[in-house]
Amino acid sequence: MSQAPVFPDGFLWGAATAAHQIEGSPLADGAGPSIWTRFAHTPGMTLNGDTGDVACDHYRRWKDDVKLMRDLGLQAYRFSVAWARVLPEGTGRINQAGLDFYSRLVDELLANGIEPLLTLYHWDLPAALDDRGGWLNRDSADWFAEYASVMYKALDGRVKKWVTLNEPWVITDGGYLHGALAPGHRSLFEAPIASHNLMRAHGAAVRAYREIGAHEIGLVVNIEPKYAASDSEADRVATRRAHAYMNEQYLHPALLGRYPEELEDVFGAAWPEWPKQDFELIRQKLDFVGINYYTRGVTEANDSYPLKAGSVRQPLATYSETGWEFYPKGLTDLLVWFKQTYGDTPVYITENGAAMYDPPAAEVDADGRGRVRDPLRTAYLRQHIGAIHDAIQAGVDVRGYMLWSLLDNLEWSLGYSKRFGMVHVNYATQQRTPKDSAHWYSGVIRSHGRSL
Ligand SMILES: OC[C@H]1NNC[C@@H](O)[C@@H]1O
Ligand SMILES: [Ca+2]
Repeated sequence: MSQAPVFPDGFLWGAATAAHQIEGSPLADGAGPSIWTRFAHTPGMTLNGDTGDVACDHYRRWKDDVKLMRDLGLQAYRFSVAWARVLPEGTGRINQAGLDFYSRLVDELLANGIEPLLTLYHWDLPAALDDRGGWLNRDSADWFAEYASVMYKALDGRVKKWVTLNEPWVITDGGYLHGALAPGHRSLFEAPIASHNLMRAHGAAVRAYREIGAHEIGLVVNIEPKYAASDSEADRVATRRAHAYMNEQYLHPALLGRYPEELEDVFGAAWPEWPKQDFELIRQKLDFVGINYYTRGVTEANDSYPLKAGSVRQPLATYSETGWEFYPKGLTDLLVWFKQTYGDTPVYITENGAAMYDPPAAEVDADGRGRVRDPLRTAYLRQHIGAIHDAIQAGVDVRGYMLWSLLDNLEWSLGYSKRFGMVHVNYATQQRTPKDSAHWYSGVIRSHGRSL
């Protein structure tokens, strides 16, 4: 870009993690098991049988990790609460030790001038609730509102930015349709029911917040722009279907109070008729929407199940270790689409980053400092933050950027094989080593984006 980019005053620079991916000690101090504790301990469900039993040991190293965030100059930190630490059976009895862990973490963040952004649900449903049907049970909206209310009463005021759900699309596409993620179901009939109950739970939690809380609450979605692979009718229709399935399936009910028409084509006989009053619950005024952006999808018609659409590999593009095309312009296009479709709801980029061929371990450089050279990640981050600036110049109200992730961590079914962190974690020693990209990002924060 020609001259140094100027980001809006108050634009918030941070990083993101999630409880099950970094904490370890999943059953410590009275915590109950989650569906991920069970899923990862089920043979064959995760790469190398990796589990969250230790992860980054953040449950014990949290104070040093906050110091690391301060040293990096982070202004904000997005994390999630493990529901089953606070309510071991999912509802009813509160485990004070679990609540205290998050209360202490929030106080430490505030003491270090770091704003907490708290995600209530980042995929780790208490196993006890899965035994009662989990997200397939319409009561899940009440369970979630009860848990959310416990958290609001304990932390609101110290926490001023709340997120209900992280990525409902992944929860249902992974957990209920294809079975790659907990709870590992494979059902075309269950997926829309789980989706719908997740969105009812989102609405119930926002409604509860308006009774108890005094600050801001939003929803986080992972969305990716879909571009037709050709201008054939088949590819254009397939692209529309893929766009509705991933990008509109959750934002439409949350912000417009209805589903996109294409979902009936995707699910066919498995698409239920929804009670009208459900949409009054689901559609709640939001203070912001969090967008998690990684890549785009150049889309063609194919015979994939059930979408009959799929991504076409781009011959000259760069791909990350998770097979995602490096396409920063997609973020600008997506943000402009969001504003055009949903209006001026403020947006945070609540996740962006890449697993990008880091060296396996930190080397020690000339002055004995640990060093991890990750130029591809720095290139990815620089271009995506630049793409956000382009969207801001196009009039989109983007309020902040949470880099995924602070630490290398448990990439769900891919185990520890994919490193998204700006800080390297040696899992044998738990040694943290800021990568070159972390030092670069610190400079971006210090210059409020001008050094991009
Ligand atoms: O795949 C990278 C990230 N994507 N969004 C949800 C996070 O939990 C993932 O680690
Ligand atoms: Ca219809």
